[in-house]
Amino acid sequence: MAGRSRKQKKLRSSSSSWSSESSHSMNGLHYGAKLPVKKAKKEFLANPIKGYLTKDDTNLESSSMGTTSRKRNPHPKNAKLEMVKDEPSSSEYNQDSAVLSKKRTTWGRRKRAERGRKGKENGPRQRKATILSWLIDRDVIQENAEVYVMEMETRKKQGKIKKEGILCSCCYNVSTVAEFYNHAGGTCSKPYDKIFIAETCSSLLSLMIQAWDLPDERNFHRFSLIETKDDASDSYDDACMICADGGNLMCCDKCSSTYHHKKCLGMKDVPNGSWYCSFCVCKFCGDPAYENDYLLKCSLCEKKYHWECHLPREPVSIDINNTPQGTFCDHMCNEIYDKLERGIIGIEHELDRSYKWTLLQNTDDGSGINIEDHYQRTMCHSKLVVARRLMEDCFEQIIDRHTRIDVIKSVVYNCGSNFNRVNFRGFYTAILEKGEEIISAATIRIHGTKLAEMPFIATNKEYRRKGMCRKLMVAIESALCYLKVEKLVIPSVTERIGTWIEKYGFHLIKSPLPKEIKLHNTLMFHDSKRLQKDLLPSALARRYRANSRAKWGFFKLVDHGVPSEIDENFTSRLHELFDLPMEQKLKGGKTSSLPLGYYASNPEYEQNLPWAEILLLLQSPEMVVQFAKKVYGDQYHTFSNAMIEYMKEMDKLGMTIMEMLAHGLGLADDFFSKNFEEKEVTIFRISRYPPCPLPEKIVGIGIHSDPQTLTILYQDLVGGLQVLKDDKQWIGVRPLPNSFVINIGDTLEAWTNGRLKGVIHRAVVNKDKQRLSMAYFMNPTSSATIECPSQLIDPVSNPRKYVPFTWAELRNLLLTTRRVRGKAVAINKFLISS
Ligand SMILES: O=C(O)CCC(=O)C(=O)O
Ligand SMILES: [Fe+2]
Repeated sequence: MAGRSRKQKKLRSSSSSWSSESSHSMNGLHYGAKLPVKKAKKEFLANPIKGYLTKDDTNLESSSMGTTSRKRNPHPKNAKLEMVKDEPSSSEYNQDSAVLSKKRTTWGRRKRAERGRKGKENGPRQRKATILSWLIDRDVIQENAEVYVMEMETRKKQGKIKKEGILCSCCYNVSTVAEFYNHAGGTCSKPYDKIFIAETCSSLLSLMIQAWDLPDERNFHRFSLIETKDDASDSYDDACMICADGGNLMCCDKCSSTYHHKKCLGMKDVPNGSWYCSFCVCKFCGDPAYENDYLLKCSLCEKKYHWECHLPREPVSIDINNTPQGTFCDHMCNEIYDKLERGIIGIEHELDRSYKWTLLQNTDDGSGINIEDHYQRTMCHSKLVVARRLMEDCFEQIIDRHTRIDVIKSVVYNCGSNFNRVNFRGFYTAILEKGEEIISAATIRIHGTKLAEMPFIATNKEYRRKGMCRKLMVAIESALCYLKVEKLVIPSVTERIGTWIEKYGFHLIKSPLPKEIKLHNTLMFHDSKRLQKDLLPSALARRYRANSRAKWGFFKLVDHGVPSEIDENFTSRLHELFDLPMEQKLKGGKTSSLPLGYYASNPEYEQNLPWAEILLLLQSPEMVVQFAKKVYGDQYHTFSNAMIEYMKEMDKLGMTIMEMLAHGLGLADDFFSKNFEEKEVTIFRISRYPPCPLPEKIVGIGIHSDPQTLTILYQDLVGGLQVLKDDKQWIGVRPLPNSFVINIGDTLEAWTNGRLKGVIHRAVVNKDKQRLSMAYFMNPTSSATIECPSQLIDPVSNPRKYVPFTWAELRNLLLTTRRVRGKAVAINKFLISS
């Protein structure tokens, strides 16, 4: 590079070329060895750029292939920075998006791609994703090999190995390894160590270790060393670390990383002096390591730091009896690592209906989390192989164009590399299992508390469209919340973006890119878009504050985490209920002694006759079952199960919102939520408003505010809810699919001394359409004291307005007092001025 100006030295014009100019090697593969263009093209076509896809549930499946043009830049060395805009995109990966799509480039042969896709979609059934199936495929075990259980030094049950499990010789049932072992009276928790092949007397566990160690398997687990040969003319990466696209790239003065300085880093110009990327500088002071010092690397987020810069921030006490496992840049990374190591990695977490999920990591070369237990480590590695095979069955191969690294394998086995962009250290693989079969798998990496990424998620073909992907997503998201990770980012091809947004609550990341993305190494594909989801109440709270409607006393919640199937199922059950003959509905009708149940009009509000059928119940599974039995007799389960499931979700969501509001107000996260113990007094009101011949004369529900703390309101897409703005104007709250409207109630207004405002609202009816709404009212515990914390009081601008009162006191008053212009006067009794 000698002789080039400073600016030129920093810039690298990357082509989309698969025939590179420099030569590197990695695990025996050559990175950009000097190949004549023709030869390189031949080699390239022998490893065609393949699309990849997973056909997942909830519409996350492949559509037609896209094409991307790739042009070589004929004069890379002379390229000017200004050319960036006009440069055709070039992808570093031979693929297009991390998640859920299949595309190919014009370089490949379209027909071949088409065949490839069909092969995956309609071709042979997916391999059974079990450990036994893997061992059989690798010839480590023969299918039908005789096995026996060894317990207390005696041989117990015998059986035969099958891909699905073990065929018992006494009952001829095929069961999982664990079930077979239990069936034989086994008592320990390590069945794979207690079942032996009759012919060789080897335990299944020892064969799993053997298979993991087979040379061609072991090869995949290695660190990917990308060597720069002496005659290398250019040892820099050809794709931007942030967007994975090529073009004119600014090079780091220390490592091989390159960036679009304007588009991706938001820099106006290339700096004149030396410039170091975020992987080469201390995360605290921003300086690189100079001659006589070095940077430590955080074992969790892989950020580098000077020991001295870290010290004053994080006073550490060293326990000499307990040598720390890793070095951490801050206590949050340390905490995440500890939680992962102690309670998450390699541990099966039970979910409903015999599903379980586990987070796995390759711990082999000391890079992953340490799993001390030998059995657990072997299980973890074996399941990783099975998950890798499942991913390979769902996606086509992704070979990194420059380093020739197999991306899926390297991500699943968290292989490190000296080349930052293909350094996949820190990845985990989350799996969803039913019995011992892996159904879905996703790869995730946690970059400290700010960010986690999930580039791949795949579901076994046989289980698609059954909500499996969602099940795994829910488990991953709860684990990330437990680890206090704020955001999850994913790359997505354009066709899938809608699904991620509508069904999974993600939103598009717009430029300028958030700092966390610029600072961390997140796997990206050149023509994908990044989406993100806020996971924690704190992150939600920021969005809430940003929502200007909040000052009107309500907001719409989209990233709520309530699976859409749950409300879809429950609303269908409700329509079935309301469609029943009146006679049958009235079997569950409210009575004068029990004012809960079904009724057909609501005379509580103002003069206009409300136009609704209502079901009013409490958050009490017993009461729901009692009601359903009255209406449906023996066939009550379908209704009561759906309602109980929905109410549980509402309770969970309510707590999260309470935490989010407390956080947003600067209070302890549990300030409100700890006061909601008496779940069974929570009121749940469902209204179905029939089409109304005189919609301008009759309301569905009259003008009112909700007296409780807040209401989680589901409304279908018909629309009819209106809120009163500035005490004078009714504004319709437009329904959004898969969202809730959160109404602030009078009690929360008092609790926050008016910082949160209760909203006056009503529901109008429609001439042609019926409308369904469900209001879940968050009632505090009877004895909860409603007293605004002093942090929210300002003696001058916001003096205390209410004396402390209990929810029970207000509730009793509500029964006996009236409303004035929709507001319950009951709460005014606690106003200090009165
Ligand atoms: O139907 C609606 O949208 C409003 C229902 C409501 O406000 C309530 O039940 O309190
Ligand atoms: Fe209401």
